[in-house]
Amino acid sequence: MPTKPLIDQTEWQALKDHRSAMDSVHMRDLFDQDPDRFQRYFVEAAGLSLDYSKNRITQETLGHLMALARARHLPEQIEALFKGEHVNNTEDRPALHTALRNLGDGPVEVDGTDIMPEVRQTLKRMEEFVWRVRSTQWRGFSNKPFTDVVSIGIGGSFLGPKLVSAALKPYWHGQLNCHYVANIDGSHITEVLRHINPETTLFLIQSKSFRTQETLENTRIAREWFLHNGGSEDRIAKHFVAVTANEAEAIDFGITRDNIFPMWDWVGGRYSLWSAIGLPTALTIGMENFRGLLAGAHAMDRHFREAPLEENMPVIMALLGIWYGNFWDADAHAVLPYDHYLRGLPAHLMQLDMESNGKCVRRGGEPVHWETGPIIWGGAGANGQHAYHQLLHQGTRLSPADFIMPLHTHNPVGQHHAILFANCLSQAQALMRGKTRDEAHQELLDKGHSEDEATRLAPHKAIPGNKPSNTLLFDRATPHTIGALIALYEHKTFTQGAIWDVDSFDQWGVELGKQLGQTILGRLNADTDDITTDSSTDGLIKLFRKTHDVD
Ligand SMILES: O=P(O)(O)OC[C@H]1O[C@](O)(CO)[C@@H](O)[C@@H]1O
Repeated sequence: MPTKPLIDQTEWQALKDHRSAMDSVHMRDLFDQDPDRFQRYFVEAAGLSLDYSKNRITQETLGHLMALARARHLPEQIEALFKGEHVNNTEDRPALHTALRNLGDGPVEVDGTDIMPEVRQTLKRMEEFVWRVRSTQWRGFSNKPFTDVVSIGIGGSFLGPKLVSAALKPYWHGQLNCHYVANIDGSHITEVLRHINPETTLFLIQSKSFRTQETLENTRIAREWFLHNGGSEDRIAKHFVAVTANEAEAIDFGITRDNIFPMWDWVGGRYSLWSAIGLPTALTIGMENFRGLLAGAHAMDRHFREAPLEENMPVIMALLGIWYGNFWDADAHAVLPYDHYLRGLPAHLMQLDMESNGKCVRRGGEPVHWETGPIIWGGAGANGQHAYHQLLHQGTRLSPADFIMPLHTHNPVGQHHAILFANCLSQAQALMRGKTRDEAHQELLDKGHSEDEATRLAPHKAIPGNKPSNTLLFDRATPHTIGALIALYEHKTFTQGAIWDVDSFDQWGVELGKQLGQTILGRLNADTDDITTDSSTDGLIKLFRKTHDVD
């Protein structure tokens, strides 16, 4: 495993030198010189196709990047991940989300114990539960079938299931609506409760730790609402189910033991949609489709573990990210799904990538002296074209982008899909080619502008181009392809963390805010100034207290 600081690797220096040589190379010329560029930089895996030809790369670039990956022992690190080694070293545990979708018969061991029997048994329990709810065997207290599922959870206990549920909307069971409540903003839960009926609503409390303030407070409100609207303590068991690794606290909270699905400490929150945390998804799309999702992810797992680095989709995407982030000063990476149902993908990847690799110390505790995870951002195309794509085309900051699109839509309406596809391709093409000042000048003259006008406007209309992007395609958004797509990004994130030598599976940075929040909450509610913080926080606390008559 890497011990040397990354920047001391000779492969790093070689990449720096190569970067300087690439400074004057424009992708436009690379395409003009090589008619086979598309085939040369194209890879398929698990039902996904990646065109990465629109990147500032040559065969030499890839050679250097692959050499860096090998120097960082990437193949060995991939094996360590799948074998259940303690890759999450600050929490001293494995990160075995891959076991949750391991559809093979083989064992997966955590410290000598095969975890697969428990994984399979939980899947079976989920199967039975989903079947009972969907077939209306399990009903609400007044014997009416459920119409609504409310999932209460935040972070990984929210974003992943929400993304998958939305991505697979065409597979939803007609009678069951799914709502997600995450935020500790009373408006969120109020809005959801306003539209549902307690007699026909099933609450899923999703929290690995069962200690997350937002989730517990929202659950309290849901419980009170249920009790005040026809429910009673002995009816709670019919309406409240939990998924957690902390059974004891869930029971203390009032959830019946039989209604608790397990989680394990070897599953990270942002990698948990494949576990029982996926129950809201499974309830809406059915267990067969949920298994399809797992199968897609498993296919990507096998590819990641088995394919040579040069043909390995997550590895290629990860190395391209390193190329731009560490050698071209790109601070950001855009995720642009051209699919309405996938509009939640950027939000999920923000957590996945930024919570995993937003780190400034190495696994051994030394500071990193190189950039780590980028800012992930994005949104659905083509909407973004009329909003933030301007910055991608002409801004001074570099943000490589992933264009993601199915070849077929679930909703063939008029010419929509072809138009959407054309938009997707044209954006990537425009980013790559750009428009020279001469071209812009000529275009203006052709449109009848005077020479003076053309000279004045051409600099504004010129577009530099040479802006990198990947295009990821798949036939249709099915459980299988969505599973593969999410697993692809998980492995991309892992690969980058492995090369940067950071622990991609902890998240200590989020703890300080939580700790301080408790102190501040105490001061907001009570006229006590015994703990002072800083003049800004103190001043803001006083403002709140004044407007709430606390003083
Ligand atoms: O599932 P839990 O334990 O409620 O945690 C929710 C989220 O909170 C975090 O710990 C960050 O605060 C995430 O990593 C996690 O996904």
